[in-house]
Amino acid sequence: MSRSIGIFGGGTIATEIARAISDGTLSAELAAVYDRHPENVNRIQALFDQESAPDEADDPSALLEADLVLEAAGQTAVEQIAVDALSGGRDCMILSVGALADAALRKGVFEAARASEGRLYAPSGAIAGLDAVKTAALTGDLESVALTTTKPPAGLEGAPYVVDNEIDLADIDEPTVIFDGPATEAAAAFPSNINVAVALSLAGIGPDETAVRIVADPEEENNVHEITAEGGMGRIETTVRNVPSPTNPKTSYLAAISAIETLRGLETSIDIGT
Ligand SMILES: NC(=O)C1=CN([C@@H]2O[C@H](COP(=O)(O)OP(=O)(O)OC[C@H]3O[C@@H](n4cnc5c(N)ncnc54)[C@H](O)[C@@H]3O)[C@@H](O)[C@H]2O)C=CC1
Ligand SMILES: O=C([O-])CC(=O)C(=O)O
Repeated sequence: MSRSIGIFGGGTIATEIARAISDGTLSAELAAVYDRHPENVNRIQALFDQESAPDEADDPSALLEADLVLEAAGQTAVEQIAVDALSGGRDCMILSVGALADAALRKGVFEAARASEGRLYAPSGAIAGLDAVKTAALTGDLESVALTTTKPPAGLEGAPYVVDNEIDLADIDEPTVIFDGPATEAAAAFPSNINVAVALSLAGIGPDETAVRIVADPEEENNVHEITAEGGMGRIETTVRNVPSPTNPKTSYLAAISAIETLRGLETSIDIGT
């Protein structure tokens, strides 16, 4: 029997995952979707015929009946659902990985995963190189990990850091570093932009030790993530020039298909890559 999935969030990433289920790319049953805007759930339901359409969950707790609870909503949704899902023996996949920059929440979620049969999944999302960074970290001599993310200014609008510091993105006429600090601070300052930094940090040397720079570039059309990591194994450099999703320019299309590929990996009998 195929795995049942309950999704918290009915936006850009959830829609791509639902489409992959409805067209057979992903062998799974989409059991339920929860979103504070019912029209987003209805849009996802319309991708299916009546028999296989997911239920609209009235409450996040209704998702806990599925085999795997997938968060694709925002950092507060991770707080709302991850520990309950894992404690109940469900698998849990989170996209808003930035939530785990909070040490207390991270401890709670990791302990819930370790104490239960449920497994926690955080896909690579919009970056490349987590496999190599994770492998290098195993030797204990990974010395530095840094991420530079360059986005068009429109993709950074509304971030708490931009609002609090009254950064006028429309005024930026050349590539400008608007944030430089550890992944821990980046996750709170740009909760919808830099989840990748926390995923990178958890694979590598930790959120306080991972350096993040965010660049606003009016000439850039893509969401560009450049990773450098150095240690005893040598130097890792990766760059991904991501196409932004048409329905949410903050989110790269690769992030959605990374989640789909991670889900496909749970079913596969041939596993290529670390
Ligand atoms: N790990 C990664 O590489 C990446 C992670 N992300 C993160 O994944 C998450 C989902 O991204 P998208 O699908 O592009 O976002 P989106 O904005 O297109 O969709 C989010 C949906 O969740 C709903 N929602 C948000 N908070 C909610 C709450 N507390 N209760 C009920 N409904 C809620 C919204 O109404 C919306 O329909 C975001 O947190 C985003 O920052 C995005 C890109 C890359
Ligand atoms: O999709 C991206 O390019 C990265 C992103 O928004 C995030 O990590 O939150």
